[in-house]
Amino acid sequence: MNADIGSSRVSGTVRAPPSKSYTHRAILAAGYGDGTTRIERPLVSADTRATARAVEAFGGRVEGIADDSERIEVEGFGHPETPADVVDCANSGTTMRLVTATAALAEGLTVLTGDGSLRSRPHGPLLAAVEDLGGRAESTRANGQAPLVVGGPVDGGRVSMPGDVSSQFVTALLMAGARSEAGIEIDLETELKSAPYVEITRELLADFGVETENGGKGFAVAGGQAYDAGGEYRVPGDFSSISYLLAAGALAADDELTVEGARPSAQGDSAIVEILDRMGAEIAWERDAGTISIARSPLSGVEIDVGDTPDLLPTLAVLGAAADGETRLVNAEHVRYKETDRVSAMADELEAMGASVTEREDSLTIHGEDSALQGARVDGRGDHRIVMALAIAGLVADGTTTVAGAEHVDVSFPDFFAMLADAGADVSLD
Ligand SMILES: O=C(O)C1=C[C@@H](OP(=O)(O)O)[C@@H](O)[C@H](O)C1
Ligand SMILES: C=C(OP(=O)(O)O)C(=O)O
Repeated sequence: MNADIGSSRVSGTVRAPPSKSYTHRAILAAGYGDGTTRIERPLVSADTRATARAVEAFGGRVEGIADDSERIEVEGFGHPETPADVVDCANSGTTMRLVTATAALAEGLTVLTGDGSLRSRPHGPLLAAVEDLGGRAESTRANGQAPLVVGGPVDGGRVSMPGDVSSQFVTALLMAGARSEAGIEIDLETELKSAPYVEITRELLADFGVETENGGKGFAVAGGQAYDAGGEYRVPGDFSSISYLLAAGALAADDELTVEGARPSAQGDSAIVEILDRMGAEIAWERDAGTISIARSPLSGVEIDVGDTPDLLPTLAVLGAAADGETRLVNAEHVRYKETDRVSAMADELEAMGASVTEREDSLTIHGEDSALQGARVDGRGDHRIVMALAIAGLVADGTTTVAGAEHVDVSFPDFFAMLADAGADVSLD
């Protein structure tokens, strides 16, 4: 499906979709429990449906996961049973990583696969950790990529792994480690990238009564812990998704755009508020009310370290292309290991729209002063974040921008185009 976006303005109030990261974790944490947990305001999207499928494959039940669900109910599997079939993680890295560690607790073997994008992403350090803990974890092609074959049962122990490939490996081991006999200690050999995502995990686990430790150079979780959220868990709004809405406001608000559902949480991507402020946007965050208001503002280029916030890179690249001066996105190498290589994808697609960029292995610089965005046909690369970022660029490009692969927003923000259109943007899908 293509999205055609004309140069246009947005205004009014929009509501942030629920957090993908918290929803994945809540569904799986409820799965590790023994009773029933009601998850209020979950994100229902292609990725979170993949985690729900996995929980069912391990013997849990997920009820009411329809597109308009205000709540879903998860009956836990407690101890995972061996799935009766291959588990399809679709496009979701979070599902594949988190569920690999679940599979390591089961007696038999679990086969995990996904779409072409997911089957090209790295899982090697997590597979090595499961093997070090006494489990079995193999990539069928021996290249660290899915399909994966994983089995246990692992009782726990101590492992060492790099921190610069994916924080999801740490999340996976912490979540499963609580249900192992002896617990898991994780030593990190290199600096942890995407660190706030482990804090999201720790915050959610605490809400499910599971204790974890952050020892500075590593993490630990005691074994034999019970997952219990007291029957109910409420998902906060998603700051990665909010970044597109705020970017739309900063670049194209008629008067002002207000985003609701933006309460503080452990999400590193809430840094988008401070970054926009630093770029010169007129922005105000009422934390208690969970609302952010932003006015259309002239922006200046800044340097941003995306080590903690990889998912913001596509949004920030677009803001940089519309800003005055140079925007340097640094510490970005891990952003290449996502649904697509997002550093290279944003460099190429923004260039196709008339931006001037310099791509390096671990950085992307956008020369705003030499960039005049023009409508063009661009490729969303089958990646929800590239599609959404390019659509926002389309709001301020001269003429019409056609983004191919618009349907991929289904991964994290199914209502994205409807919400933009409701806010007044000139959007059509065909
Ligand atoms: O744990 C999570 O929910 C996520 C962690 C991050 O991945 P990495 O830790 O692989 O960088 C992030 O990019 C992804 O969108 C969601
Ligand atoms: C990288 C992402 O998710 P995942 O790793 O779950 O595929 C994302 O949502 O940008």
